[in-house]
Amino acid sequence: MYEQPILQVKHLNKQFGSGCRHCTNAAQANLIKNYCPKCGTIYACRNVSFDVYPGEILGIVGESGSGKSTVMHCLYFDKEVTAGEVYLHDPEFEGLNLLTISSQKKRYVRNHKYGMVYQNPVKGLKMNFSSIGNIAEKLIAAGNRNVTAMQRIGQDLLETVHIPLFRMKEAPGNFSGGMQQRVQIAKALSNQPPILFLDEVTTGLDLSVQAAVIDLIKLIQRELQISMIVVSHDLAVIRMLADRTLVMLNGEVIEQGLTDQILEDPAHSYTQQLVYSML
Ligand SMILES: Nc1ncnc2c1ncn2[C@@H]1O[C@H](COP(=O)(O)OP(=O)(O)OP(=O)(O)O)[C@@H](O)[C@H]1O
Repeated sequence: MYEQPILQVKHLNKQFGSGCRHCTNAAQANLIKNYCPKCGTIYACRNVSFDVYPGEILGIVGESGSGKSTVMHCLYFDKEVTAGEVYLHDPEFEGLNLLTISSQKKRYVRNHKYGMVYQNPVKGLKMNFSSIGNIAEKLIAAGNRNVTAMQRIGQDLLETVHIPLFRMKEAPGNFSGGMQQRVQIAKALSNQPPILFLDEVTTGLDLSVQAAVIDLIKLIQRELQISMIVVSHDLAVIRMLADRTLVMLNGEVIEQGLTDQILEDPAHSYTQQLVYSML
């Protein structure tokens, strides 16, 4: 279906703690879930590898603590990795491991190549700026200076995410949870990034608002052909959105494949439980 991945993630590892003799052996057989009982080191993600193809939505599903957000935050440079490689197929970064580039270049990648929508809108938005001001902030960070152009881009984006323009000067702090997520999505899209990260964006919203946010994500993917990585503990959300899915447990990817295939024929016993609990 696709030629070349736009993003390649290889052997991503993130641990909290320095490890000990008990847990640093190759098999890590002494861990309890993702945790070393001797030294307390947490292996939040272990040897996680996957590709993301142009225009696809890749889902990452797993229970709380399985390491989904850690993967996403490492990719977005919010957390420093312990080890791993990430390659973006883009003329500016071809062949460079993004995890080892300078912090200035990382900032450039965040501002131009990636968009992020956090579970908690407080992390992604300035709650005391206006909604259009939030979008302008991201545009300015990417080097834009033309106020008229930024206003036009901001208004177009707010319309795309169905925020009425008469509310564009209002701070997102006044908005409902679903509206805040829409403003975050608009902000994340402002520099037309080829890759969008969405971390539990529907969690905590009521069902009808969840459905509207999911429809919006699907619309954006259809119209902009952007690649997305969507993290959720909820397989029903992943089923609605993702073309392919990774299943994580205790920091490891235990299964990956086409979402339909995983739902129809889950191989791992944990995935089977997830699928059956959805029925
Ligand atoms: N800053 C930190 N310090 C220590 N441990 C951490 C830190 N951040 C995450 N962890 C641990 O890493 C593991 C993975 O956490 P992570 O947040 O990635 O899981 P998750 O699957 O996204 O779960 P949730 O959906 O509940 O956030 C957990 O055991 C968590 O306690």
